[in-house]
Amino acid sequence: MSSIKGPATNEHDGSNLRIAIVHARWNKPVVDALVAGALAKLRLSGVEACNIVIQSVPGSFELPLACSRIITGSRIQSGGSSGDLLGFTSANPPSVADSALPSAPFDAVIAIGVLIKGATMHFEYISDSVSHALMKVQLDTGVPVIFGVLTALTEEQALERAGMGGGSNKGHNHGEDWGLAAVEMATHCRNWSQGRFIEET
Ligand SMILES: Nc1c(NC[C@H](O)[C@H](O)[C@H](O)CO)[nH]c(=O)[nH]c1=O
Ligand SMILES: CC(=O)[C@@H](O)COP(=O)(O)O
Repeated sequence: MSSIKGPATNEHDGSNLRIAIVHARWNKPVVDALVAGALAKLRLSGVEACNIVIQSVPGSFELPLACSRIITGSRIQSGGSSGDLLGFTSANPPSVADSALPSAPFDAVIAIGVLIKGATMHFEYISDSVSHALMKVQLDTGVPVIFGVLTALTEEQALERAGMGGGSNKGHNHGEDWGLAAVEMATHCRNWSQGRFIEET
């Protein structure tokens, strides 16, 4: 009997969305595969390359702060209501090259990291704190933060969840699911914020 496990993703149009991918660099070969999977699905969903921003941090523990600051920064740089948060105003915009200024706030952020259990409790503490913190960032900001942190007990578990498994079981690249989830949740939140509740087929 085939497994019932897995996301039942819906098609959504990402052509007018701005998405950020924030990834850790620990266990980078697996992270790189997950980022590639998310990117592929974002582009297949119609998100334009110029509307995808990728930023990296040392490890998964840094993801929550990075996501929070990137969401806030995109709001300030696009002239959002919080423009005065860092002293920037329309008359006094941040002195950053135009190419680095997002034209609109991010509609969703995908936080990607790979935690692999070691010999100490470090894994448990990071996994627990990061998952709770990423949830808090999305609830505090109202911007969907897709949980793309693998919490693997072995390297093989991590590899399989990036579609890099050995032998006959290559596994499935979870980054693809996260890309689709980002487009769906960004679309939902935009519609819901405008009081639009579109019937799903
Ligand atoms: N062991 C892993 C880490 N550890 C590093 C922490 O995330 C953090 O960067 C450090 O403690 C400094 O604050 N990070 C991962 O992403 N994956 C691991 O397996
Ligand atoms: C997730 C971790 O921090 C872990 O890989 C570190 O390994 P160890 O617990 O052996 O220090």
